[in-house]
Amino acid sequence: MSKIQAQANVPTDYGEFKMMAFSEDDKNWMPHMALIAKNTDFEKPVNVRIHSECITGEVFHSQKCECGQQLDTAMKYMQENGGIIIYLRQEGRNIGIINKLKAYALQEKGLDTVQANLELGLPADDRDFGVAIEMLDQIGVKSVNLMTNNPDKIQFVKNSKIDFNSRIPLQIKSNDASASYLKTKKDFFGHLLDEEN
Ligand SMILES: Nc1nc2c(ncn2[C@@H]2O[C@H](COP(=O)(O)OP(=O)(O)OP(=O)(O)O)[C@@H](O)[C@H]2O)c(=O)[nH]1
Ligand SMILES: [Zn+2]
Repeated sequence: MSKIQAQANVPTDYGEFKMMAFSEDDKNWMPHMALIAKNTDFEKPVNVRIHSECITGEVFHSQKCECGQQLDTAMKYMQENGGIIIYLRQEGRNIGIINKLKAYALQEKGLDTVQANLELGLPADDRDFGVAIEMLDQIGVKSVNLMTNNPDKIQFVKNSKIDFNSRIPLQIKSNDASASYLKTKKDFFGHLLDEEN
């Protein structure tokens, strides 16, 4: 069971968040994180972004995906409207950075993001969002407005003890490098993305 191991208020470019580290014990160097904006109202459905780690996109500004821009947009939104970011250490849809780079190498040869994972003998998506539900429950969230385009995430919340109130879209414009990745998300995973992307 993941529990709050430590918390502190941290000022960011977007405003201050209470940052919490969740883990089974305090020895874990990569705990899941919760970022809570100060103006979050727990009496109403809470705006929540459940975000999976992407070091290439968020730290190194890779153009192959829109994860970095999604995280920045979510942080700004939560500061403006109140809300929480649940940051999960699920790099590469939970196959890890080594496998993700192997998958990228296969993508250079023409495979799409799903084919590349399958070629490596890995599932297209190996994530389980149960820990996000545990974290929200411990923070005291009862009902959410979920910021996502991913129907699986919505279904996961709907099947959990947390009430799903509404979806907040999180669409970033594609570029030349990310267009095929976004097309696969839409065609294979059924992501709720507008036509022009
Ligand atoms: N295996 C693999 N993972 C990727 C690839 N590109 C991005 N990711 C990972 O995908 C995760 C983000 O998930 P996405 O499927 O892009 O989006 P989502 O979280 O399901 O949906 P949204 O809530 O709408 O953003 C991050 O962990 C990224 O590291 C790729 O080509 N292969
Ligand atoms: Zn990414």
